[in-house]
Amino acid sequence: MPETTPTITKDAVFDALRRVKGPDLESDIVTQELVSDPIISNGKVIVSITVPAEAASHLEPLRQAAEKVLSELPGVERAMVALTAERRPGQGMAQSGVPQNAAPRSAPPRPQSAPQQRAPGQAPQQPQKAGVPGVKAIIAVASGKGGVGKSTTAVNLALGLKANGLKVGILDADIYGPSLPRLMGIKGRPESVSERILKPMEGYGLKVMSMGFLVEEETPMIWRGPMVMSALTQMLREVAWGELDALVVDMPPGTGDAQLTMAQQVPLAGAVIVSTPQDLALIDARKGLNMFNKVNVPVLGIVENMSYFLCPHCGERSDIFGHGGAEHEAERIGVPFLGAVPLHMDIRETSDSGRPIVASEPQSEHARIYRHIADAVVKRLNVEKGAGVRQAPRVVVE
Ligand SMILES: Nc1ncnc2c1ncn2[C@@H]1O[C@H](COP(=O)(O)OP(=O)(O)OP(=O)(O)O)[C@@H](O)[C@H]1O
Repeated sequence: MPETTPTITKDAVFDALRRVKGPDLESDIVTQELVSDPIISNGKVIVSITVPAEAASHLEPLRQAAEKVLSELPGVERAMVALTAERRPGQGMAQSGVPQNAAPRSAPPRPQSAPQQRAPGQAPQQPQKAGVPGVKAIIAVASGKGGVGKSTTAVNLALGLKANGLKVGILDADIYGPSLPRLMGIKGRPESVSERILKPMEGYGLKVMSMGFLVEEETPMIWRGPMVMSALTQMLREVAWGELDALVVDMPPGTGDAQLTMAQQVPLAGAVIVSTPQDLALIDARKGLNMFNKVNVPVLGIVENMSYFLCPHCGERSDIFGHGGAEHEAERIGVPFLGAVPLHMDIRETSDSGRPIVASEPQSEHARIYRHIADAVVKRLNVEKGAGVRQAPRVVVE
């Protein structure tokens, strides 16, 4: 092992991939402009390769070959290659009710993604990043680790955006452990509106989509990276979201490869990081920030959840976890602080019983806090994207 880790460059990645022949077996995948810009971070290299849909099911060896040449590069500890494919007309998740790769199969994965919108001669950079028609801004809600209240925050943020006058949808990207059906109290299966497009579910005025609506809870989820990506892009693009000012995406917890790939491939306008005040969670929140920085997604700010304890009986506030950690951290790293949500039984009970507090108790102090956070998110989005998102009318409930 060399003493200093060699730097991995984009050129080295492309050079290595020139050794892999494309699906036509004539020239290599780089010459054919099938390779996305690589994400290179801490010894990991992630790329996607665009392949024809009709050949996708046979191209697992190509994916493996690309991973092999990348993993042999000096300095690469882990290489991850995902196949993406243009879809043929008539292939879609509405046909089967589930994304095409939802069930584990013995056959190689058949990754699918959005149609490419590439001008002739243009390099295939981040191929899936075309926007979702009708959706003005996609906002990720992420956390560095599980259990910090990310999904509860995502749902109440979405409802806060709606309460502030926006048209809002929410997509559960936590494909391994979808929680939106429970948090939103929605059961049933989405209907199809056409051969390949599903109608989103609706709850509390939000359009909602989750893998939880499509796959039985007992179904084992032995997913592979490309399959997960495929399911996500299908939920993003093969759902009739209609006109939305904002689509909130509840990301899977953590900052691993899967999250990084998702952050890269979903056309995000910005990200909200949820953290608890404890030091450990904040270290994880920092990892979340770094992840979005790597893929050039603006971090709109940090929400401190379970920030302080409000006694349900006397209303007294106790800073049990040393409140203020996230705000201090946000200031230190130059990211806006969007607000602090207390640890409160009402938030837990409403969330766990499918009656999110912003909808079920709109006059409560907690609902007001979430609406303020939503307001701060919109302001930050407008700063980041110019006038891309309609400014919410101010709704102040005292
Ligand atoms: N501010 C809060 N006060 C009280 N309970 C809360 C608060 N926020 C979240 N919870 C509760 O904490 C638990 C975890 O919340 P949630 O499922 O939203 O977390 P998560 O970070 O999305 O978790 P996962 O890692 O499973 O995705 C739930 O029971 C939820 O009701």
